[in-house]
Amino acid sequence: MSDPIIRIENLVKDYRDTRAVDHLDLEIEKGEIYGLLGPNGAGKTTVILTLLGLTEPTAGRVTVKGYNATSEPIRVKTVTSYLPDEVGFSGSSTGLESLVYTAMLNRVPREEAIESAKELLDIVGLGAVGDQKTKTYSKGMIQRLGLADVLITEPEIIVLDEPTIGIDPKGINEFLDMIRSWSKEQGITVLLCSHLLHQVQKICDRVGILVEGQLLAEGDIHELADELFGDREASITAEVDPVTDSLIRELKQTESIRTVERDGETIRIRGKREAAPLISQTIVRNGGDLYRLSYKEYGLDEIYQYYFEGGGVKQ
Ligand SMILES: Nc1ncnc2c1ncn2[C@@H]1O[C@H](COP(=O)(O)OP(=O)(O)OP(=O)(O)O)[C@@H](O)[C@H]1O
Repeated sequence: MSDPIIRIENLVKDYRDTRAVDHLDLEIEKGEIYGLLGPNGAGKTTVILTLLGLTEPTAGRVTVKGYNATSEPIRVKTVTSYLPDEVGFSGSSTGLESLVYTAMLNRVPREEAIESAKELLDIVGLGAVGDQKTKTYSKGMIQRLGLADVLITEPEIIVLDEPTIGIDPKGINEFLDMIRSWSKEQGITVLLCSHLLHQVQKICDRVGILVEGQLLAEGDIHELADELFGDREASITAEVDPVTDSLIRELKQTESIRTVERDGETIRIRGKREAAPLISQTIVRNGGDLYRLSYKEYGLDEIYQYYFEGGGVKQ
């Protein structure tokens, strides 16, 4: 595997008596979309600020494409673009003017800047309103313009802090799809920080769960679910016609099954994960037609509940 494009090593950040980041190790590969997921106050913004060289670590080290974020922040800035949770544009400029301004600040000649700005406005769905002043834009439109503003500098890495706050649900999906397809087409690395797990799940290749400055778990959603719930019982529901006494009896006698409940043509079963194929075989052997077999997989909702809603820190 190549060197990670973002490497956070043993990062500690204290604000007076608050430890915002607590011995954090994190690596992100080039082209990866990494979701840093954590409740308010978990330390996500502090990680971002350190990565951008905007705050100094108390201990540890962050490198971005090999540049030390603390001693070489300008170099980090040449490869990274940041979309904060509150994007600000001069309300008296149009969307197009705002993008051209950013591009020219990055030494892009005016004509080229106008061309790229128009292209990006189309991509983020603002092509028709590029000549309107940004003070007429909705929050969702401002966020889209923010994304275009981030992309116009042609960064290798984009860092997004709660990027969907204030966007309506339909707009959120479009916005996230846009980030994902842009990242995958252009090979751009994305670090997305959020407390909204469904959004993180939607676009991220890998997720890290940050609570009280510590990374409690990391992986893709299936790995996280496995790590947390792999040895738990599965919940399986079968819809069968007919449900006979002999079928119920046989299911109850199956070793990997703990409980069997009958409710009309529905059978609810709790047991080990590997019980599912045995259940369908047993139903067919007993002359039943199997209309539906559903298997409850543990996913992000359970992960979220486990960590953020009372499950607490995993030991
Ligand atoms: N400048 C600061 N001075 C003192 N304490 C701070 C400062 N910035 C952050 N903190 C504290 O550090 C901890 C982590 O904050 P941080 O903003 O990094 O978390 P976060 O996960 O981004 O949360 P949020 O989503 O609410 O912004 C919190 O307890 C916060 O109160």
